[in-house]
Amino acid sequence: MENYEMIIGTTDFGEKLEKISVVNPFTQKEIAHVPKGGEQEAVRAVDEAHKAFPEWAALSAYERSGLLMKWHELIERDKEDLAKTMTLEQGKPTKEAIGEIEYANDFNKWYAEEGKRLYGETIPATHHNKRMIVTKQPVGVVAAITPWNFPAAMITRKVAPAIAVGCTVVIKPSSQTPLTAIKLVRLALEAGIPEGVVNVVTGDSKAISDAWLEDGRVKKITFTGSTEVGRSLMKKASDTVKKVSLELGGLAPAIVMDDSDLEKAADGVIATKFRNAGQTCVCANRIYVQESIVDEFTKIFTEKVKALKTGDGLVEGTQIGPLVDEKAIEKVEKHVQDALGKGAKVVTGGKKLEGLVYEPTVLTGVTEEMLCMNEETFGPVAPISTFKTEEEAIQRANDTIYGLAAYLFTENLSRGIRMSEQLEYGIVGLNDGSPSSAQAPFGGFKQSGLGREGGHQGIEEFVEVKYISIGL
Ligand SMILES: NC(=O)C1=CN([C@@H]2O[C@H](COP(=O)(O)OP(=O)(O)OC[C@H]3O[C@@H](n4cnc5c(N)ncnc54)[C@H](O)[C@@H]3O)[C@@H](O)[C@H]2O)C=CC1
Ligand SMILES: O=C(O)[C@H](O)CS(=O)(=O)O
Repeated sequence: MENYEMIIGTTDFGEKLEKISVVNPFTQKEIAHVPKGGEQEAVRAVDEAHKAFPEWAALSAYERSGLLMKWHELIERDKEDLAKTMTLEQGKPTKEAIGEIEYANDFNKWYAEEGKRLYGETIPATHHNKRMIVTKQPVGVVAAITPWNFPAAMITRKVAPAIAVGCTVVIKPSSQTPLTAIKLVRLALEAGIPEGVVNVVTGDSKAISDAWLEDGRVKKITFTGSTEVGRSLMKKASDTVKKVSLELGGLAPAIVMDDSDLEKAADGVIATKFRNAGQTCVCANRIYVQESIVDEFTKIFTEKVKALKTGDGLVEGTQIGPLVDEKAIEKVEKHVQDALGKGAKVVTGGKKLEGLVYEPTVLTGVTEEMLCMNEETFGPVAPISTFKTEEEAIQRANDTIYGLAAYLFTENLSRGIRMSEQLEYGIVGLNDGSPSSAQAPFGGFKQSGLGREGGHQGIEEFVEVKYISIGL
């Protein structure tokens, strides 16, 4: 079994520590183990990042860009191996894992360029004997805490902008999917990104994050994961007034209007609902279909759902792999049973298959008091609820504490723009089930997060703005 160590400064670290098992969700077999680090390793990583910061920040944006692009090249070189590792530890089909590695690498390429466009400004002074300039400087050491569902993209979506502007980073990946993160940072070192610029600590998430939150040298926490954990990190970060970026949970509505192209709408809802077996924060969790077309839409949609191939993510052609663990299966089953108990009907699916795979499921007759309409299901279950009017659809879609992504299908452009503007979400897919991309800002309204990742906005999260007033 391959041995993985943490990367703190130089190379492998932590071989003497207790180990954490990394398990293949489909076979439930141990595939590797990583050290169970804690406070001491967390502090050591900040020591290394703090030490590396001055020299890394002193490089030009062009020098850092060149190293980011070398990292990009090595990730591209090892794409197949990285994808296989991701499938083994997280379960997503290898074809989807390849897609995630490419998406993750897009952030490296995008921020290798954005770092060169971090413009300042001059401001006309009131008095002739003054000059006013505004510059941007890297915040310093950044702590990144990432989830299991996108083991590569959630790493580079934070690390790429941070190091492009001159920050250094300490990362705590999910203990369920640490291997991809370790492999990515090994490649960063191979690319010539200096030791200490990017570090990976594996282990006790609470002990590690508490150490980083209490450490005055850590200037920024960037977190992707559940809203519950995000809230607790934000509270603790206030003790040292740390900058915080949060990408949290979502409860995405997908609205299908009576003037939509039903084939296009069904394809779009499939794309958002069943990506990563429904385990993304932007998956459609609630599907609202206008009453007059619900039977026709459900027929078209269900045929497509039935055609989805389930199984081991390593097997060619698999489209729906296993959920990440037993707890995830239990939550999905709880949502399905709750809906059935309150009057919903199963049109297809509704069963747990081998290897933690849950059958792609379509429910109809869904109503607002069901759990699947109020909690993230984080699984391949599509609950269909009907509505009468545009106003009702907007009101129900917005009636949640979440505001990450929403989807709307209509062929009427004015209606599409009007409704997109009324949806209280940071991301709207208008006739598009796959909006996420490196060049666009990703983030939520309300309790789905703070700040944006991706796009030119994503780089601003890692800089301080400095105003220099010059007396002549
Ligand atoms: N908005 C977004 O971009 C995303 C949101 N999510 C949300 O996260 C959840 C699923 O991902 P999970 O990894 O299970 O979320 P999670 O919040 O349990 O874990 C996320 C990360 O935080 C760490 N963590 C867990 N408890 C912690 C604590 N008390 N203190 C410090 N760190 C802690 C975990 O080890 C992991 O590295 C879902 O709610 C999903 O919607 C997940 C991915 C992306
Ligand atoms: O973790 C997630 O769910 C991702 O943020 C979704 S995406 O950026 O890959 O669309």
